[in-house]
Order: sequence, then structure tokens, then C-alpha cells
Amino acid sequence: MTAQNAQAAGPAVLVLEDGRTFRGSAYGAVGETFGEAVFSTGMSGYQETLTDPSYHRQVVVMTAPHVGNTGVNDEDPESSRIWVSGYVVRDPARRSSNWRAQRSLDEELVTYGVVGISGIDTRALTRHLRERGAMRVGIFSGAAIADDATLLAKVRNAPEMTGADLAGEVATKEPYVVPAIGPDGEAVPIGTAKFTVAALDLGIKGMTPHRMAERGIEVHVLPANATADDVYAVDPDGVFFSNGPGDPATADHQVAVARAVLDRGTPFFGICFGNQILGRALGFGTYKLKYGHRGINQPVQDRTTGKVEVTAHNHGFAVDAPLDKVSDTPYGRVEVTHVCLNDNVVEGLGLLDKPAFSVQYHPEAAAGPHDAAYLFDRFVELMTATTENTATPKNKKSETKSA
Ligand SMILES: NC(=O)CC[C@H](N)C(=O)O
Repeated sequence: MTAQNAQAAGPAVLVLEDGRTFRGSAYGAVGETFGEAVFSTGMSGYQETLTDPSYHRQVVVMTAPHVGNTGVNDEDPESSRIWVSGYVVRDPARRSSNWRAQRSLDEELVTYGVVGISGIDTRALTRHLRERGAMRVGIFSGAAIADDATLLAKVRNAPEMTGADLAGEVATKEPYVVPAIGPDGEAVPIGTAKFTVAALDLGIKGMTPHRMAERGIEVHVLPANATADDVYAVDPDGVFFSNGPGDPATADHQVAVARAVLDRGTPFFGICFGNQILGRALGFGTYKLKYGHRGINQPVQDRTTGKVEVTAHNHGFAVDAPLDKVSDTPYGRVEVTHVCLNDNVVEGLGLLDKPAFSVQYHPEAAAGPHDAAYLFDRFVELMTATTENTATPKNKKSETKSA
């Protein structure tokens, strides 16, 4: 993929694996790219979408017609780079207009070599994906444009999302620590925070450790291939599994780690991919949704309180658990705590006999909405209760250690 600027935009072609073709203008980098075509209904927050590692190997179609108005800054990214493999926008802003803007979105896509297309009927494309389901897609511009049959053959040769094991491709290779944040916004010295959490990075977004840090948690972020021994080496009060790209059916290693955590009764919290892994650890299956949930305006009901939240989603798979009854599992009773009100998809799991829960959506919500931030408080409550109920709470353990 070449990274020339597409300002003097030539033509571009988007080809779906079922043969439907859209012709528009090159946007971002010029060249060719492949991925799973998915649509996001977020009206804002495109920078956070582009840099969410869960979008690795996906070509994101924005249903909002006008994108790029606020440009790009160095404060909003959720990771160190853009992860989407392609970007589809109806009507990109010709210039950015915002006091925080440092660069234009078009330039940023060029910098990261992300091939895009603009000027196509994104509503027709979204309706097609809703009817037929998410599918493979290619975007071609510049020298990559060829006859339709050649392009279609290339798209049909690209890897599928079902069966894709991708967390290891996006996660940190080395562990790192995010210190807790004190009441005045200062970093709390490492080793002195009230709680320590081991967070398995499967494609973690920057806002997630931040949401924990601001609640007084020191977060030890570990690579996707971390073992249960690595997790317990940080002496955690709680274990967290992040969001991430790919098919949860491939995450056997992380399912085994989650089971080890459940066996020991350490408080567990999972988000998105983490929810799917908890589901699998409990014995439920996962399945591919027809076109998934992506956007920052999805209604979810917390069945434990009856409250409805407007939430941020980005998932193409879901947990297959019964909505209408408490399930008996090898780890005790489990209930579906959250459900999507659009389609009754499982959006959260809670164990009744162990300190573990998870949600399928994004309570760290960057970009917002922030309705679901209470789930980080629930994790803190779970760690507080577990620490108080244990004969050797963490502070006593360290006294023993230093004695
Ligand atoms: N954001 C996520 O963690 C997504 C999880 C999984 N890759 C899915 O598409 O369902």
C-alpha cells in the first residue's frame, strides 16, 4: 500500500465479496486494502474509532455523512496508531475547523497508510450490509484499480473475520504499569495504590486503564499471551480482560487464564472481548452477529437495576447465553445482567457465586456517552468486598511479605 496524498483525488472502487461495487474518490492513502466491511453509527468520535485496536482488519463505513470536521489531535487517540484497515466516508470535510485540531483527518490516514474512499452512497452500502451481513471488502485506488473480475477475485482471497486470531497482533509485547491517580490528578507512586489490577491487553484502549487509575487502581497491563502465573506475579486484587479484535472462538489461551482466575476467586471484570472470554470460560458458546453493533448510541438495559443506558459498542460476535433463566455452570450460577434493547443480544454477564462480571460494550466510552462508567465503580466495590472478606487482605499480605 503506498502512502501518497489523495488530495488531488483520483478514482477509487469499493468491491464487496458478493460483487456489489461502489465507485467514488480516493481518500487517505492511495493503494489497495482489504478487511471486513462494517458500519459505525457514531456521529462523532472518529479519532477514537480509528485508533481502537478492536477495529484491526475491519473497513469502517461511517453512517454519519460528514466526517473530519474537527481534524485530528494528539489527545484523543485510544492507542499509538490507526488500526482500521480501510475507511469509507460519504463527504469528508475539506478543511478541519476546531481549536484542538493539529492535522487533517485525510493527512492522518495518509501517515498511517490507510486506504479510504469517499463520495459513495454510504446509506446504500450500510443498507446492503444490514440485509446481507458483514462481509469481506476491498478498496482500490491509483495503480491498484483493475477490471472488476480481478478486484472481486482479490477480495474473495482475503482472510475472513470468522476464525481470525488477532489479539496478539495488536497487544503490547511488554508489560507496563499505569499508576493510580491521586485526588489532585497526580500519579500515585507505584506500589502504594489501594488496589492492583492485572489487565490482560487483548487490544486495550487507552481510556480503560485511565478509568481504573482515576479510581485509585494501579494497573499492570500484560501482553495477550500472559499466563495465569504472570497474572498472579503482580499480586492482583482484581483481574481485567480488555476488548480486542478477532473471533473469540480462537481465544483458548485466555479462556484458560480466565478459568484459573475464577478458580482462585479473584475479582474479575471483562469488557467486550473480555466478556466473550468470560462467557466461554463459563461454558457458553459465541457466535457471529449478522452485522454487529458499532457506534456510540446503542441502548442497553442493566437488568439488575432496570435502568437503560446509552452505550458505546464495537462488536461483531456475541455470547450465546439464555436470557430468561439463571444458568448453572462449573463456576456456579450465572445471569445475563445486560441486554441490547435493539435485538436482545447478551450485553453482560454476572456470576452469583463468584466475584466476576463483564459487559459486551465499552463503559470506558471514548468517545462517550458515559452512562456506563458505574461499571468501573462496581469493579472497585467487588475488590473492596473481596479484600474485606479475605483473611489476608492485600495490605496485610504485604506486611507479611516484608516481615
Ligand atoms: N471490541 C471488541 O472487543 C470486539 C470483540 C470481538 N472482536 C467482536 O468483534 O465481537
